[in-house]
Amino acid sequence: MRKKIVAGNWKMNTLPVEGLALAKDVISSSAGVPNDVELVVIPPFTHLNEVSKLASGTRVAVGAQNCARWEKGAYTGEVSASMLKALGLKYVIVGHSERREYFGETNQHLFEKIVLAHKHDLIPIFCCGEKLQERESNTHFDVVKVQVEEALFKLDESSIKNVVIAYEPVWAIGTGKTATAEQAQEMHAYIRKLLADKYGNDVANSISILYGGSCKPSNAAEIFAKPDVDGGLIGGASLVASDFVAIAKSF
Ligand SMILES: O=C(CO)COP(=O)(O)O
Repeated sequence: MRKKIVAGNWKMNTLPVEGLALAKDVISSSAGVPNDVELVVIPPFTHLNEVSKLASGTRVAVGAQNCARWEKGAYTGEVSASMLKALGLKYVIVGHSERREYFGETNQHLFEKIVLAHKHDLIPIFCCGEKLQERESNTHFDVVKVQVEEALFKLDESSIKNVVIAYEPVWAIGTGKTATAEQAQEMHAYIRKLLADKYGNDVANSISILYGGSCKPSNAAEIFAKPDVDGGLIGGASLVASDFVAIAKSF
């Protein structure tokens, strides 16, 4: 059965010392989280070495927010998948809508990143989701279909099984406007159907699909109760350890 995951994307927040304190808080308060829920913290690059050492041997896994689409070389400012793996990380976010929007990342770029993440034994958390205008014009299913097909469907069966998908409607990110549990379920079921049509039911049922967008302790339980929602990718609420852990306890 697929894994339940609650991952905290800290984005460009916290100084290293603050991030270390936050990670410590998450680790020390994680005891009541059900054993079958994996907790993941995803700090900025500058914190990863220290946070990874701190989390080593605990139940909290660590991920990065991005990786380069090149293996290595003259790409000033980039961080490679192999460097992340060398720090002991397990996950890397690929294709967050903020990366698509501000850094021009395309689905082809994201495919290249996923291939490199896999090559270096990292699990990509692939983000997809429509903008407000796309939902209002009722094209949200088409938009997500293209994102999933272009970035993921060149992967073979053994590779796709090693991808986590996060559905993050852009209109719900940082806005306080959460998708309803029904809207999340509807899109998650749609994504799983796309996967089933391409790779078969067994593969589709083995892939975790997380919801992201204004997820908080007050709404997590209702969203996580839906059959195709396997957890959350949490932004703002992951910056407060008690809120993040409370979300993970909502399962
Ligand atoms: O973008 C997100 C996680 O990657 C969601 O952010 P918020 O939880 O702050 O809406």
